[in-house]
Amino acid sequence: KDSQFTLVDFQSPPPPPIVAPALVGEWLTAPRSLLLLLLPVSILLARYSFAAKRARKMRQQQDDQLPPSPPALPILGHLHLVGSLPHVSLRSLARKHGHDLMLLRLGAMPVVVVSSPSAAQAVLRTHDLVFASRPHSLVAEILLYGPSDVGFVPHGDYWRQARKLVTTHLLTVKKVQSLRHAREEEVSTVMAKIGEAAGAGAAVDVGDLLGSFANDLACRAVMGKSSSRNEGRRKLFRQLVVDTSPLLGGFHVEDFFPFLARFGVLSRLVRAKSEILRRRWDELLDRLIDDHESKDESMAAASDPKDEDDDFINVLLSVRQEYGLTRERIKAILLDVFFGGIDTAATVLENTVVELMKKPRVMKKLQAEVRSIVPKGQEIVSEADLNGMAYLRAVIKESLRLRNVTPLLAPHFSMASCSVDGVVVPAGVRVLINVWAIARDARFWEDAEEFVPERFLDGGSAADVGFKGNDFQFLPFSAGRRQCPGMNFGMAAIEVMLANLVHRFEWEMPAGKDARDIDMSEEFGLVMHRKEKLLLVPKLRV
Ligand code: HEM
Repeated sequence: KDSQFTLVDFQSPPPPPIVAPALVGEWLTAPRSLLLLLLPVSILLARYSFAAKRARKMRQQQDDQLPPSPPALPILGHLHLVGSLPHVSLRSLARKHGHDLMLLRLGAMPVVVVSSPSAAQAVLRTHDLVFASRPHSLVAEILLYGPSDVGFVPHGDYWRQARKLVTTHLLTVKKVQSLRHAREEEVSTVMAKIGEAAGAGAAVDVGDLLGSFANDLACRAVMGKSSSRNEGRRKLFRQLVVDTSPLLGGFHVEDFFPFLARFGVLSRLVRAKSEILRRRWDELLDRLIDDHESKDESMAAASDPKDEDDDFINVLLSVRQEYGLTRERIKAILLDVFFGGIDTAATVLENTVVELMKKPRVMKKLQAEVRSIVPKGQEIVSEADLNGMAYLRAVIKESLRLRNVTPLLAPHFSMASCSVDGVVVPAGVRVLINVWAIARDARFWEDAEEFVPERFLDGGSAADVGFKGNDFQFLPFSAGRRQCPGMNFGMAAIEVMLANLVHRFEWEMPAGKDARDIDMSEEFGLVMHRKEKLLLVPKLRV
């Protein structure tokens, strides 16, 4: 009988039972024939329930291998647990549930959150390739032509080529050095403005000054000195960056609930906004590229990309054949400089000034170092003077640690399922690395929530910790394939500007205000921003 059962299959009717001929008549009597009819149905049911049980078991086994998850709600998943400062809520969740690697469901979107140096190392170093992609973004698709830039484009041949182009032609150490005079000139412009305010006893909007400085520097690098002299044009670029960043850095409801995309209302809105912005960018960038092309075709053709005095547009035009660059690709790569290089550097500087205002001891020590190294009578600190300024570097590192401006990096995306720290991260999920939480974790830092630059000096508890991507407790520029290629560019601007700010001026709070009252509330975006303006009164050093 058993062997009959195993021979039955779902496609064909069950074979007749093997019975003695004398019994056939009895089999055909009513109750027995009913039993005969029920037999294949029960076999089917038995097989179905066996298959379902097996599938359930396999699903359970897969679930057991997934990273742990806090309890979730139907439909929303964990979305209600993520507040307006996602890095802060994600740290609380990770702490509460004790998960350095956790899987969340934000609506329909699976997200893996990494909150320890070892898990960050696994994602950014050990399995770098698996996690080197980016999730799709409708805004980036429209604003960045596909996208065809470096920062938002998913991993693949195009990204490899574009990244190679950027790291070997635009953001090289040599290129950064060649922009030294540009930096010193732009610093002098800012110092002159601050000097005027000091003369008039007026307050300055520090964030605005630093934002203009970073913007003007980016304009100089991209379009050269003569094209960037036009103040109206520089202001237009600045306004465009300010208008575009919230859209590019924001989460959109349809990312979490893809079924809403079917109605298309929200995506039509986002699309319309992005297209308006893209047209504004197009107008500016096309005109600049046209100017560069028409200046001297023959010169552009002969231009050597290794000529470090060339601006980025000239360099890109000179390698367009070699890299198969279309006009759109050139524009997308230039846009990365504006979106990646301005807000980041300006906000790091502003945050550092805030910390210095709140810690007069640190401000005084930094001023003493800078003033002892810069020769008497020299108004502007040059880059050559920076060499001996160990405390300046420690202050900047501490600011990058405590006040990380890109707390979750840019989202990574898993291209295959991958085993990390004994669990399996499935393919096709976003991976957020909470470098802000890691850099403030008392398991890895002494006085983790305090601003103590001395930790990075010789003999300090973090003397050997650097930001270049080898120390996974400190990743302001990330690590691995997607690490920030603008690190040297950004740091050069930050160092020389900060040294100058503290060299020539004393800084005071406006009348009636105390540094302890500086409002530290922040807004989440592509780059974190303080909500309130930082108004300070400069006094010329006596
Ligand atoms: C202090 C200044 C800066 C900070 C803190 C910073 C930080 C970062 C971070 C955290 C990432 C994401 C890495 C990841 O997802 O793993 C990134 C990527 C990037 N940054 Fe920066 N950045 C700075 C300055 C710059 C500058 C000056 C430029 C260009 C001129 C730049 C261009 C880029 C680009 C193109 C990417 C994308 C790389 C890729 O996806 O392959 N950054 N940056």
